Amino acid sequence: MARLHDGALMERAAAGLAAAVLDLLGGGYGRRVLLLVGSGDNGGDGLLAGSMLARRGVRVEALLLSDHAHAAGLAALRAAGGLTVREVRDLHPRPDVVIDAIVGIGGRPGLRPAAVEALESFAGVPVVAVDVPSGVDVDTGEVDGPHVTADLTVTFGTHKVAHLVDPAASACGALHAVDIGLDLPEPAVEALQPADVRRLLPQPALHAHKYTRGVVGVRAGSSTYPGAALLAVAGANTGLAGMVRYVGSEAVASRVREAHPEVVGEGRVQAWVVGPGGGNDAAAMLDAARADGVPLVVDADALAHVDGTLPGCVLTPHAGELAGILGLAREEVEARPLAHVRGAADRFDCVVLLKGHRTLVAAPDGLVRATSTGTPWLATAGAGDVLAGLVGSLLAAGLPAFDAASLGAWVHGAAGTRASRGGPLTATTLAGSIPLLMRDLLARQG
Ligand SMILES: NC(=O)C1=CN([C@@H]2O[C@H](COP(=O)(O)OP(=O)(O)OC[C@H]3O[C@@H](n4cnc5c(N)ncnc54)[C@H](OP(=O)(O)O)[C@@H]3O)[C@@H](O)[C@H]2O)[C@@H](O)CC1
Ligand SMILES: [K+]
Repeated sequence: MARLHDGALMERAAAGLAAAVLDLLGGGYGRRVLLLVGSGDNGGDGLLAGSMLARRGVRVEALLLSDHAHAAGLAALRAAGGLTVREVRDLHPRPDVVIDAIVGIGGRPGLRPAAVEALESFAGVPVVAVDVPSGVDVDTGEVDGPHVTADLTVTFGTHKVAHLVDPAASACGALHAVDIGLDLPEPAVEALQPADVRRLLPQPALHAHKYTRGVVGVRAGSSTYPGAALLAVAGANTGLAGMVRYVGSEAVASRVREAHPEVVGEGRVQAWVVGPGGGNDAAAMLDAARADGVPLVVDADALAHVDGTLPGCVLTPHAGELAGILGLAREEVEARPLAHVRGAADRFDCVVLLKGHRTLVAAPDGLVRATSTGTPWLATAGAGDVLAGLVGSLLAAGLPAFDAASLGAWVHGAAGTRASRGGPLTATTLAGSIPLLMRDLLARQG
């Protein structure tokens, strides 16, 4: 920022915002835009973008929600022919889009009554949030009180925590980031991108054999839930590790062999997947796997039996399971997922993967990766078993627990989206699409 004169960053931000609004409107001339303007630089961005839109023939009105407004932005908007008013009743009743420039990264959670009233008056009109939907807690993704729910959020420089972490992330709508040329510090929350995934994905060395690529073991399923064994094995058996072993009752093991003839029985492994469909056997499965001293993926029924610390391992709870482990209500975990996933990673000294609409993966040192892939269609029986198997295969292939869990979550989400194509999918089709997804990804290498 030191290299840029005052206002250069805001100029870039406003230009990116105006371009995104024109794109959304499909043009400028004759369109109507309403700006909701707060007292800080977020309002300044809105006013300046409004002046750029007004010069493209857009009819721009600004509702000033505070006694103060960004002076240069105000002057620019007025010079370009935009109107400023202080009362909702003085506004045109049917704008084509509402721009939320109430507060940005300097705001406190919640909205003041005048902002709530204005938003209610224009309910149903598409909303573009400037930087973040006003009212959410930018640094935690939590919400406390009323907030804007946007159709599009245009952010500047980098994504903020609220863009990646629920519940705030779900209020952002589509996300568009404008590069304004900031030098950024290392983030505390990051989201893997396809190039990161290609870099991290374990690939066989020239002279690899199945043992050097890693062997993953699965202890899952029971007479009540044999399918969980089949699906956890399907997730482990996507070719990312060299071999898969299954250990369980003969009745389940024979069904696993029938479905997956490559899978073998007990022997040495580099990682265990424990718990899916384990029922009453889950505690014994966890003890047996722990005795080997290799990294574990602890899922489903085995999660209730975790005690002490598990360095190098991955826990894969959903919100209800994490609540159970931490002695909280599910709603508490859903309201503050970032805080609780970090807390659990610290408490158990291991990686915790909290499954949800935006899966979060936390390391004991506090670093978090948010998963930006996936589709709501992934909320289907057995999808979690596939994920546990997939993460186990990445652990066995030698990835550190944080990379294995975050890469697994990314691949799982992307494979789900690929298999779904906007429609329903089953866990079996999800598992089948994982190798195809990785082939597409690796084909784009270079
Ligand atoms: N940093 C950068 O590099 C760049 C930053 N840029 C932009 O600047 C934005 C940050 O601007 P900022 O720091 O001026 O704070 P901002 O969010 O506009 O408002 C803070 C003021 O609002 C008030 N207020 C607080 N809570 C409230 C509430 N709930 N409801 C209502 N009002 C509330 C409170 O003032 P009060 O009314 O209490 O006097 C407070 O002082 C950033 O998000 C981005 O858009 C870009 O131009 C590009 C470069
Ligand atoms: K905003």
